[in-house]
Amino acid sequence: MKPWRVESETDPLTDVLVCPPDHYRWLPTNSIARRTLAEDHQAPVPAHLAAQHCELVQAMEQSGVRVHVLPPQPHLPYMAYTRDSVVMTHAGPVLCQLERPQRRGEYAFLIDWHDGNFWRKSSAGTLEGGDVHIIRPGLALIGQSGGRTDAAGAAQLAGWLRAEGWEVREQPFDEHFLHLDVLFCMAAPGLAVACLDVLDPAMLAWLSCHGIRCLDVTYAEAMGLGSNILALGHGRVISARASTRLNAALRAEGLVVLDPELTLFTQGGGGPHCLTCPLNREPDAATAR
Ligand SMILES: NC(=O)NCCC[C@H](N)C(=O)O
Repeated sequence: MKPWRVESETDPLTDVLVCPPDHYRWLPTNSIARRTLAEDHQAPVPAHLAAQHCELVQAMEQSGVRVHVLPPQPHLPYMAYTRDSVVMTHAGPVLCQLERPQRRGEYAFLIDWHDGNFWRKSSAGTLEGGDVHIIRPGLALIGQSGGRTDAAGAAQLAGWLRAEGWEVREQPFDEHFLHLDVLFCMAAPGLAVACLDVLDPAMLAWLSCHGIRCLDVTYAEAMGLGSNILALGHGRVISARASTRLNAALRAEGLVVLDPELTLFTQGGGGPHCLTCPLNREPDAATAR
């Protein structure tokens, strides 16, 4: 089998890993889920969770993406957010070191799924995939809030990438926002969505220096996981249905937006970006990066 590789988050997605939400439930592990629990929403019903997850899977399959399935485990309700346990890089998968006790056990099932084949394994501090952006070949951004990914975990991954000749920015941000992909995601080559009000102006200037333009999302939209989109490549993106204003803005940029209903997952703190771990993206010679 071809080794898994991702060297740009906007290259056409060919293979992705998801985990069905059979055992999903809201746990008070982040500010978004805590707010949901405090608002006394009715606990998500398994059939509704499955239906929403199926919309996401179908959006990817109808875009020609092969969807691989990680078997869900009863004691790991948040394993559905496959983004966080493994980060895919240009040199292969990196096994993360999850911070929350409720999620730490996920590593065991990812080791099995990848048959132990990792480029690197995080062993300093903590590292979660939702904080890592492989922006394009040679350029990466790693968030470190001290909450999920800490300075040691970010520095270790940054060091491995720099040793390969990559430029890497380690970006501090407030742990209230959970992961950097709650505030920022790539949509297409040179185009991102970002919560401009909250993000460090120095990070925004760095993005601009690298030719990356940002579509703004508000604080309220970001906390509803509005920025948490998945680029499919070839001008297509998956963004949650509730993000109507952003989805119109993405369409105005000429992108095709597939918009599954994902409210039960966004209320737990994760959207299309968090629910997917890209395994392979095929560089497209015709696409500018
Ligand atoms: N990349 C992400 O932002 N993942 C979302 C993880 C949400 C999950 N409820 C957690 O607290 O870990």
